[in-house]
Parts: sequence; C-alpha cells; structure tokens
Amino acid sequence: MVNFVTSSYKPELLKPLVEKISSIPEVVSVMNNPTLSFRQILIRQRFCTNSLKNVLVSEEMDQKLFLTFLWNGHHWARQVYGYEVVAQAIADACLNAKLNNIYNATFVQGDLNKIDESFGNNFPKPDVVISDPNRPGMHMKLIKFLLKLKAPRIVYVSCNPATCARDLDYLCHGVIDKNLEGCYKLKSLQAVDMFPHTPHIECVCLLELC
Ligand SMILES: C[S@@+](CC[C@H](N)C(=O)[O-])C[C@H]1O[C@@H](n2cnc3c(N)ncnc32)[C@H](O)[C@@H]1O
Repeated sequence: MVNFVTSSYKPELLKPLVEKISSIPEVVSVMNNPTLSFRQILIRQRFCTNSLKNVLVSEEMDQKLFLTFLWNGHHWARQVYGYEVVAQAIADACLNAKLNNIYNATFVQGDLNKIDESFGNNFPKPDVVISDPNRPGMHMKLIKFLLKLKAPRIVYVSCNPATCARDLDYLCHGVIDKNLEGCYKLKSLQAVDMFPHTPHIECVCLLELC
C-alpha cells in the first residue's frame, strides 16, 4: 500500500504519479490521505496519517479537549491541552500550531506513566479526553487520573485491541485490587482496518461518564 499524505485534496496532481506507481506489481493499493491543515513532517519524528481521527474530533466543536498522546484537535476545540513524551513531537506541534495560526492549544512534554496526584491541577476540567496510547495501552497512573477526573467523554483510540479491552474494562468496571471504581459506559466501538492485509487493526471507542 502506498499512502500519499498531502496538505490538500488535488487528485489530478497525483494522477501521473499514481499511474506510474500502479504498474509496480507489489503495489496493491494507493491511498491519498489529505491532512486538514499543513503539518510539518520531520523524518526523525513518526508521523501519524490517521485523518479519521480528525473527522472524529470535528464533532467536539467549542469544547475543552484534553489530549493524551498528542492529537490534532486544535481546529475544532475552544481550548486544547496536549501531552506527549517525545520532546521533538512537542516542538513539531508548537511549530505546526504557529504555521496554522492556532492559538488555543497548549502542548506539554511529559511522561504520562510518571504523573503524580497533582497532575491536572493546572488545566481546567476537559469536556472530552482523547487518548491514543501506543501498544502497551494506558499506565495504571493514567487510568487512576482519568477515573478521578471524570471528564464527560473519553475517546480512546488504540492500535492494540488487547490492551484497549483491558483499559476499557478498568475505566468501566474499575480495578478491584487498586480500590478504584469504574465510572464509564462504552457507548460505541468501531474497528478500522487501517492496514489491510496485515494482522493490525485500529479501534476507536467512545466512553461516556455514567
Ligand atoms: C499511537 S501514537 C499516537 C500518535 C498521535 N495520535 C498523533 O497523531 O501523532 C502514541 C504516542 O504516544 C506517545 N507516548 C508513548 N508513551 C508515552 C508516555 N508515557 N507519555 C506520553 N506520551 C507517550 C508516543 O510518543 C506516541 O507519539
């Protein structure tokens, strides 16, 4: 699969290239993934091409978003707080926000596996938390924080159904040995085959506070 990530949707410009590439026998599909805003792609930083997430965030108009594991929701939200462990990703996010005249987003570099009891004291309670953790899923400290925060909605995006199921169970039913009570209900779950012909699957889950 070849995926063209472009800053706008102009298929006619890609057509000659697509025709050339399509003649390569190993190429079984060609995708064009237009980003809704310009985003600088640095080779040293992993780039997430998931425009589906952008569509999903567009429903969160005029809300306060808390993004764990960095997202691109700043166009639609009133206020955005983004957390990410990789310093370069934060630098890119700040640069991209500037390039796109985005002034409602704060990006903070931090390790969500090392948060303490005071985490969250310096930002207002969010309407929506969007979390897209990597394959190990959420650390217990983050689960604990979310169960205390009680944001009305959590959108959990996952590329690992096993850790996703574990974390949804924690958020909905609690963690008995940690004395944590669950307070969410799973409202919807959509699996998305982002990587056809591989065993990988992306899941997007909506949780609402009970
Ligand atoms: C599945 S990717 C999400 C990508 C993101 N949605 C985007 O559009 O760029 C997971 C992200 O979580 C970050 N991450 C991993 N462990 C973390 C931690 N302990 N604290 C904060 N961020 C972490 C990774 O650096 C990576 O950017």
